[in-house]
Amino acid sequence: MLEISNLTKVFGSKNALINVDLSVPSGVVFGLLGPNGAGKTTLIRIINQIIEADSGEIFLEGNKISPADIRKIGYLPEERGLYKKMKVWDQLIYFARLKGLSQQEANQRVNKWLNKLDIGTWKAKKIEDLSKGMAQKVQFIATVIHEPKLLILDEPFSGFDPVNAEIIKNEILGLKDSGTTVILSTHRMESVELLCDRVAMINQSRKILDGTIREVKASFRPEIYKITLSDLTATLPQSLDAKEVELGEWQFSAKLNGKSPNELLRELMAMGQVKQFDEVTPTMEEIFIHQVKSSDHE
Ligand SMILES: Nc1ncnc2c1ncn2[C@@H]1O[C@H](COP(=O)(O)OP(=O)(O)OP(=O)(O)O)[C@@H](O)[C@H]1O
Repeated sequence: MLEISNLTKVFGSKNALINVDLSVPSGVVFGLLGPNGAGKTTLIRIINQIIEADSGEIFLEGNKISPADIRKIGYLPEERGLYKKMKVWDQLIYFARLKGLSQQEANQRVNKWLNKLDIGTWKAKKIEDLSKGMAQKVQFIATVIHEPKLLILDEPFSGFDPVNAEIIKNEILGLKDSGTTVILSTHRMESVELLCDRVAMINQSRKILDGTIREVKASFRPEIYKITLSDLTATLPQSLDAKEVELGEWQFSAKLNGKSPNELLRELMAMGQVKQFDEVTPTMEEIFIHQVKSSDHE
């Protein structure tokens, strides 16, 4: 869907992006991750042709991106942009018409989305009279109203309570199921785990990680196992820091430390009954912190 090659952007003496390559396949939710100031918003703004790159190329559906492609993209910026004095209905119709929909299409789609998100009764309210979360729902509709092929969402859950965040999460998944490609930039790693098929991480203007969630997790195996033993036949070494979770049942974590899982398992079998032997998989949050810290030290 989107191919980015060798993108560089410098603001004065400040690097924002250095030689960034990115490949976003069709129909996925793609997580764009990175700490504050990494360069994510700059990248998103370049894709949206709000600012220009110094060098590099962007291809959308195989063709060099052009101003006409803006209609294929829906962009929810981190700083929301609604007109405070306008009413919800007028605002959404305005955005829909701006994206090229006929008056009739605009009416139909705005009605459909207001009902879908259960906010039909807000039609005549002014934006300034809405709460942050309510305005956020209106902005979400404004972003998807023209059924873009590529949806770019910058922190789409900020301002939402858990119920509304869940509603928006489901809408994002629904859009993906209907073929929309989604780029999701967020600091909420639990949303990344739930929604994203692939992720790329940017740190200090450079891409430092790229792959499916499964690939990324597989490359960060901490080689730690969670273990439960019962019916002990030996005294557990103090270094294991085992806790008795139930009478006669002990839990602890053990690192492979160069052994194979089978070797570790054999050692455990000599200590008692092995009731649990599970490899610990890191969360995206742990991977994020580890990656950022280790690339900052390089
Ligand atoms: N218009 C600008 N003028 C000067 N420097 C800028 C400008 N826009 C961004 N930068 C700088 O470029 C770098 C990348 O910023 P960017 O906003 O892309 O980061 P980000 O990853 O989106 O961060 P956050 O997660 O905090 O939103 C930062 O050092 C920032 O200060």
